Amino acid sequence: MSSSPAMAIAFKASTSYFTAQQLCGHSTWDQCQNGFTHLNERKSRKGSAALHVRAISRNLDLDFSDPSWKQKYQEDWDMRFSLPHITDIFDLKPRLTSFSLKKNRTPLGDNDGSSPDMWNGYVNKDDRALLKVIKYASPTSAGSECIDPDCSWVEHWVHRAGPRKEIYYEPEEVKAAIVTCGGLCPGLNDVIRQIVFTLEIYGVKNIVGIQFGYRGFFEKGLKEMPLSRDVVENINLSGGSFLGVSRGGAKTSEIVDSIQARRIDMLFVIGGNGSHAGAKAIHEECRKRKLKVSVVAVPKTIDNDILFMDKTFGFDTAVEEAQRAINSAYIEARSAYHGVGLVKLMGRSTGFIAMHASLSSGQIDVCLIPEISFTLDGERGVLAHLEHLLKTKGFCVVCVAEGAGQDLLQKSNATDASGNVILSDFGVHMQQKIKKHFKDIGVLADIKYIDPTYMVRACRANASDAILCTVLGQNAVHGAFAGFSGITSGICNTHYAYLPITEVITTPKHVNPNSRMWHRCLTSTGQPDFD
Ligand SMILES: Nc1ncnc2c1ncn2[C@@H]1O[C@H](COP(=O)(O)OP(=O)(O)O)[C@@H](O)[C@H]1O
Ligand SMILES: O=P(O)(O)OC[C@H]1O[C@](O)(COP(=O)(O)O)[C@@H](O)[C@@H]1O
Ligand SMILES: [Mg+2]
Repeated sequence: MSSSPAMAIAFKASTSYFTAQQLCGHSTWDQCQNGFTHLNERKSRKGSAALHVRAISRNLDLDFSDPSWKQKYQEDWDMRFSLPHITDIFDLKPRLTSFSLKKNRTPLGDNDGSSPDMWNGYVNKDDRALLKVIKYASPTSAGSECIDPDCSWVEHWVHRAGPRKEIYYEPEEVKAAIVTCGGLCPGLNDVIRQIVFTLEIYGVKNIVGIQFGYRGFFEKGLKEMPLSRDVVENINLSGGSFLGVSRGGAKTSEIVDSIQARRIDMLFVIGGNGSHAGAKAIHEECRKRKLKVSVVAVPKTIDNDILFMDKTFGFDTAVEEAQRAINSAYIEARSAYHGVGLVKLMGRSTGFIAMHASLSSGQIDVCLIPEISFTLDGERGVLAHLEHLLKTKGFCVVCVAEGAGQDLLQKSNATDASGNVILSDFGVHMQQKIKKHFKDIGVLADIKYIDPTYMVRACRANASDAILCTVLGQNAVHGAFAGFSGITSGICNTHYAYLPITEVITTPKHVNPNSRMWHRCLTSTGQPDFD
């Protein structure tokens, strides 16, 4: 562990830290009228000058007739989105950063004798990005998210990501570890690569990869991999994870034992909702054990189901790959007599991939996602609509998300190693239902079913994902050096931000049936309501 004189660690005696637990995902008036969890102001306690109680959790009852409700809400928001920092538990003085893009430049200016120029390269700790920019006039406006019945304007600020002038670690003494968890996702290697590059620019010499997800922390025989620019230089040229991934193995205390034994100061967790929950647990256990460790996550998932993020890396690439499957289904269906193309796409609990692939391909007649219920049979069911499409245009193409229509199938209680429910196969069910339906009504139909499964994610990141990975990976390192822990690095409302993991994992993000994007999808497919 780093422990130079400048970085000498002194515990703040009996400092309490309470994390905010958001009771509902979106904190809107209609979705969350039952109250919010509130963190109140920093308080000083008598007799302990250095001590500050960072946050105390209690329910915030919003009374909209109280003229100060908005102020209370905003204070609550600011507290919830404040970033856990190592100075919450350690008395530490920062030092000037070692991150500079020009030789001989320091945060104070150039010291190489050349004419001093201003380099506005650092993010001020008080910089913020606005999470929401639309002022909805009414709760009935498309996609509205309102706090109160009048849909008042309330500002949701989050911390801007990027390099700070001051850092809380001595780069030469830092041991940094990177782990990739959960399912594969295009761009994992790009993130690993950028984390390594950026750490080296700070001056970190000891960088290791943990193999096969959290498992690598405790599974005997899985050695840590030394990483450097030379090692990771070209890993972005292929898909997958250079370090390997895995599900399961959420043994927080063993993981932290291992972090302690390996003397890791910074842990970068690249993963989805589950991995973030793991990262939060690790961060909290490190605090409990008074370890000076920064745990910083980078949101990864092709499903795009992480709260507050515009998108997660890998999503764009998965949509692009999914389009290929849709295009093949279209070609097959278009060329067959009464062709029905059917494509099943990944998306365990969300329909973002299906919705976006349907929108981008422009070839889909019916898109079915988990967030929108539908019936297959009956006059207003999907099958009757397919019948109509064969009659009117001669062929049709259907896109279903993996998690769609689960209420129409027999449930299983089986879960995968991470505890995710194993879904019943709606794609195959749909294929059988279509076949049977057209057979029953005596209409010829030629069904072509395509399930690209892992093909949408077992590939290299496209250009836009590669850029996103680059920025997120760099920002993760800046966040760790800035002393934050228990945070994630994302893109929110087109800006790069740091968010506390606690807030991000309250619930997975879902397609809002009242959003303009879903409405656009319906406009594009021309499908009716199936209820
Ligand atoms: N609630 C949780 N607390 C701690 N660790 C978790 C939790 N949920 C999942 N994990 C761990 O995070 C890792 C990845 O989770 P998983 O759900 O498979 O993928 P993802 O991170 O992509 O959602 C697994 O090793 C799993 O054991
Ligand atoms: O078969 P695997 O590897 O468990 O992955 C399947 C799952 O992975 C996903 O693509 C992404 O899930 P994660 O974000 O949890 O990794 C899901 O849509 C899909 O259900
Ligand atoms: Mg998951």
